[in-house]
Amino acid sequence: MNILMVGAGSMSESLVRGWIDSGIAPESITMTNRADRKRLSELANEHGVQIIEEESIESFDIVVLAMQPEGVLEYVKRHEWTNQLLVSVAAHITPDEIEQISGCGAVCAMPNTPVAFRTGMTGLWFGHQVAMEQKQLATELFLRVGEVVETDETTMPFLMAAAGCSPAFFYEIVGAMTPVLTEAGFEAQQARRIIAQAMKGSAELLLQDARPTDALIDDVAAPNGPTDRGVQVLRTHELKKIMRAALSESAREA
Ligand SMILES: NC(=O)C1=CN([C@@H]2O[C@H](COP(=O)(O)OP(=O)(O)OC[C@H]3O[C@@H](n4cnc5c(N)ncnc54)[C@H](O)[C@@H]3O)[C@@H](O)[C@H]2O)C=CC1
Ligand SMILES: O=C(O)[C@@H]1CCC=N1
Repeated sequence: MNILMVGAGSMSESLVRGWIDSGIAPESITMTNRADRKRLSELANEHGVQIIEEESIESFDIVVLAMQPEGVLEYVKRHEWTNQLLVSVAAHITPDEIEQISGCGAVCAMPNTPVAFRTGMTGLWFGHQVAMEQKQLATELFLRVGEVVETDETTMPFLMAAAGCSPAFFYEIVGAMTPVLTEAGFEAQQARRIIAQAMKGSAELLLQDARPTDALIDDVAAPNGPTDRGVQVLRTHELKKIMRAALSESAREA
């Protein structure tokens, strides 16, 4: 299976890192990038992947379109497609648009950067021309680097907001919490570790324990205790409203 990654930005590198860690041979992955050849060479040195300047599409089984969304359809138009599986990771592109131009099966995937550590969450939206074995192939590819959920036109934007974009929301929260710890005397890296480990543990609990989040909060918060008082601050500042607005804004096609 030969994979071409078009675009060598952060999403592309995260996928490559995760796929290689999952056992995919680096030699079967080729990367190309429109700008920044130096970055491409660094990726070849770091991961052992192939790099090229001008690609011949017919040598690849899977072509991952990992450039910014505005370049995707133009790239598909510029090339001759035979029987490749096209996988776009771009926001707000539909499989039908790609299939109409290429005549090949297309999958719109929405991964997130944690795929680099095989803890990703990827939404897959299959086009009408995707054959059963291609569905299986795409699903297996993304299962190598985390969990997969099937999406469609309606759910994809919200999957994107909640899984593709949300790592940035979590980093924003960590960024807001860290100074409180450093002001108390922790080193910045130690503060970050404390918060990240608490987040990781809470995520594990959420995955293992199906009770509603209010019940999980009750496990932590004694009435009028420190947690309860902290949660009240979040509620007074209407965190739920803020999170709803952030997710809706990310899901919206600008
Ligand atoms: N960064 C993230 O967490 C996620 C990104 N995505 C999607 O992944 C895509 C890439 O995002 P990033 O990696 O963050 O962007 P990026 O800006 O870091 O990387 C995009 C790369 O594609 C290259 N490029 C653009 N047009 C090209 C072309 N025609 N041929 C070859 N290379 C080309 C650019 O030079 C750049 O290096 C976007 O469409 C985005 O919507 C999806 C999920 C999560
Ligand atoms: O914000 C972006 O452009 C991409 C789409 C999903 C996550 N990052």
